[in-house]
Amino acid sequence: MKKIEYLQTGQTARLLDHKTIEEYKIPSLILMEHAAIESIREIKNHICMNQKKICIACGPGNNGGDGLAIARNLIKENIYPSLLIPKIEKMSKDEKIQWDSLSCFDLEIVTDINDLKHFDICIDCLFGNGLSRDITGYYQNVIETINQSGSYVISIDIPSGIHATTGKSMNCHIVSDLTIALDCYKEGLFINDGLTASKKCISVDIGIPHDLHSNFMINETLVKQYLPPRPSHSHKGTYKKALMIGGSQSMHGALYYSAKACYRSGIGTLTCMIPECIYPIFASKISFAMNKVMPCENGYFKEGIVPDLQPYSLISIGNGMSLNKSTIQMVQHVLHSDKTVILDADALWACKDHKEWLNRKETTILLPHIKEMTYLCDASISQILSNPFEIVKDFCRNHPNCILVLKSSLSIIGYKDKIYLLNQPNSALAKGGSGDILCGIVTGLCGQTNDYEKAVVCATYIHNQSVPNLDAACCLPDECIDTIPEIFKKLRT
Ligand SMILES: NC(=O)C1=CN([C@@H]2O[C@H](COP(=O)(O)OP(=O)(O)OC[C@H]3O[C@@H](n4cnc5c(N)ncnc54)[C@H](OP(=O)(O)O)[C@@H]3O)[C@@H](O)[C@H]2O)[C@@H](O)CC1
Ligand SMILES: Nc1ncnc2c1ncn2[C@@H]1O[C@H](COP(=O)(O)OP(=O)(O)O)[C@@H](O)[C@H]1O
Ligand SMILES: [K+]
Repeated sequence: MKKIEYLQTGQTARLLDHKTIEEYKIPSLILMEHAAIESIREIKNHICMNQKKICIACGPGNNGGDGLAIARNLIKENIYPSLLIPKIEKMSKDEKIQWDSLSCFDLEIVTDINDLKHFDICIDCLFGNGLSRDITGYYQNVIETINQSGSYVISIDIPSGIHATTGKSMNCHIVSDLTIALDCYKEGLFINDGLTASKKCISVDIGIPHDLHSNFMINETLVKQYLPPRPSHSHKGTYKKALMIGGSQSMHGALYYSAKACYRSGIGTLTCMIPECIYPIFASKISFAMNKVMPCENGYFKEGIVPDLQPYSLISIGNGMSLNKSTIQMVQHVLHSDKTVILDADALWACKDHKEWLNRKETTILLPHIKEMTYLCDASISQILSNPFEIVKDFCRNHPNCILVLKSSLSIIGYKDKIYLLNQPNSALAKGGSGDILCGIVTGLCGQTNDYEKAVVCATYIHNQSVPNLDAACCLPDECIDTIPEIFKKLRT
């Protein structure tokens, strides 16, 4: 089973390294040794090293030190890599120690950069988290030669040249087949140039105490820990009464998907508040939910409606509502209540000029895609795409009772000062209706726990996994919803 995996910026990863060394008194050479041993274990899981010509390209810092520690540990297995090394006087303190520990072994040193073209495997230990400026000259030449070599390239910690926090290429960068992130994934691996710099990323444990981490990658292991239990001795009241507000003449499907996914995900009772004009079609498709039919005008909720929210403990609003004045009024009414609120789709647009409505005591869960995120912050789509982690953190700092899910092929969840990342791109979900399903699963899970942070994490994962075994182009939203039970079952075993 996969382990719990962590996420940090370059800066916070550095802080954790320092804390481990200074406060926990774990020497950096021990961390480096773990890094080397665990990296070798993972390399072996991906490629056979026997009989292969291997080069370890080392830079002038501790990333280079990792490379030399890998070399020493490979020798134990009768594998003798060649080394590209910096000038000895340029080596960091720990790298120099690693270099000295190789002094009794006769490894080939690569002196002509052109020779880098002749290896089967290249282990990239040029730069890690300490990359501080654009790479030019000698190291640019090294990077370009490795990229053109056709070798299987493994980057230790991060592809050299990618900035660990911003993901931006510092003039040039290694393109690798596999990246082995040490201790935690760095945010830069998932944004800007970092997103395409490596075909595959994994992380290894190097001995940093786990309790120093509070930002997580969302994977099955984490979700198994977070999934709320469903005790046998329970009744529908145990799992809350939800109200879903949405629908309009031209978009009745959105609320249907949301309601069906909600019921599939364990809500106690569900009421759907819909405009009268869609009642016949809505009621013919859904029999498990109660309907609260409201007056409509021009295919939308009539303006000025003030529904009674008192009976419900959870309210989701927005799916298929359309962009109009009655949506804004309804969202205002809901956000002024003392209920837990889930805002999706058109309800996010309704907050565009009223962000103060989000300063509530109760929890508000927001599910924007990138365009909808522009309604919630002062950034353009391209600014959000190039800096999504900071945008989410900033929003959550300013809205401490909000849980934000920034949805895309990668989804980022923020709550207070915590971040989660779901990195499981799946184009089966790149279709209208997918977001409505997420809203339903979030509402269903919030019915089963008061720990909404955990509920949202579980829902985001379950949604991502709920795709039928069909070509990604061909999945219908209904078919996705019908796989939700299998995912729950897998998570409970
Ligand atoms: N003890 C720990 O914390 C552990 C750390 N670990 C490992 O260490 C890595 C971080 O190590 P690090 O901090 O030494 O930085 P690293 O990335 O090797 O490079 C810094 C060197 O590069 C130089 N340099 C920078 N930019 C440059 C450029 N554009 N062109 C040319 N030179 C440039 C820079 O020079 P300076 O800026 O000082 O002039 C400095 O000499 C981390 O990613 C992980 O792999 C693990 O072993 C676990 C324990
Ligand atoms: N390529 C993809 N990989 C993973 N998840 C995706 C992908 N494309 C879309 N999704 C997910 O599907 C959902 C789409 O939501 P949204 O754009 O609001 O859809 P809609 O409003 O049409 O229902 C989000 O949860 C998003 O994360
Ligand atoms: K590297």
